[in-house]
Amino acid sequence: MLIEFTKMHGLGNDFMVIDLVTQRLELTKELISLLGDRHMGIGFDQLLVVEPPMRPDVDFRYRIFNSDGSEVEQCGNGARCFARFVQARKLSFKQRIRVETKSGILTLTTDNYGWVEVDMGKPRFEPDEIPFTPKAITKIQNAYHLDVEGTPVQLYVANMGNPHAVIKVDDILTADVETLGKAIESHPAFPERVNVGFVQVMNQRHIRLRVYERGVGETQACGTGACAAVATGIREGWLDEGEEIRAQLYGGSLLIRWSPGYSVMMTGPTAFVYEGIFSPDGIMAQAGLKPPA
Ligand SMILES: N[C@@H](CCC[C@H](N)C(=O)O)C(=O)O
Repeated sequence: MLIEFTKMHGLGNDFMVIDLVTQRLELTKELISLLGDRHMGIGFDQLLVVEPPMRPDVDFRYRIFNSDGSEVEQCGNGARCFARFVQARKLSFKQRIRVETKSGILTLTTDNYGWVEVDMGKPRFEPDEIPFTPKAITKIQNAYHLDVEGTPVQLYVANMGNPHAVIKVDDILTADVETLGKAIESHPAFPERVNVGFVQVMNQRHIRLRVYERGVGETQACGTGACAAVATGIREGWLDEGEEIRAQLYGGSLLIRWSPGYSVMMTGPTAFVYEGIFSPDGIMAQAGLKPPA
């Protein structure tokens, strides 16, 4: 049995996308982490799976797996690619697509130039909504002080469907993303682990951001991470509410808008890389260079 897949990316956050509306495949954690292996498999940050909806008021079910095989609630860059993929594969002819995820419904709106706007829903900031359960909560306004392997770290928390910690830094180029990101990602205060964003505020409408993603490591870009950083920045008064904020990541920029009480709106590009087939028994993948038009 051969399974067709498409390789895509959103600002370098790369995805393997599989249509399980017209194909059948049993997904196991082992298979996903093998497919996600950049040396032994196909390689991706996330696997995105398109499934038929489980409720009548949406178009698809959108499932997301990190490259370590863990299933997660949300992926912003993936949501944009998902919309382009279902159109390219002619699974939908709509410009506005509603999808159900583990953490709720997303509305995806495509334009004719490969950009997609996603209504990411409302951010949540309460510790039990993250979830964030530090042994002792030391909090000054909205900032928490966490002991990370003996080092005190000041961070903010936000849930964008998935959990995020946000750390404000002077310069993202010198931020210790690898060591600190890894230690916070699996810190006991985050029982479901966490994505860790390092944000540098350039001005009231521009941030630079690096994200150490849960279940992956540092990626070129993280859509939910950018939304969490912008929502935190607006809540803290670093950024302008209701205005277009440019979130600049290694892979490029996203445009994000938020006013407290409303959904976070994220707009950004998508790209097809190639299409391929693989055999789930032995991963013997074959890739063609012709992505859909
Ligand atoms: N790259 C994503 C986020 C993917 C999920 C994340 N690693 C998690 O475990 O929550 C994005 O663009 O939002």
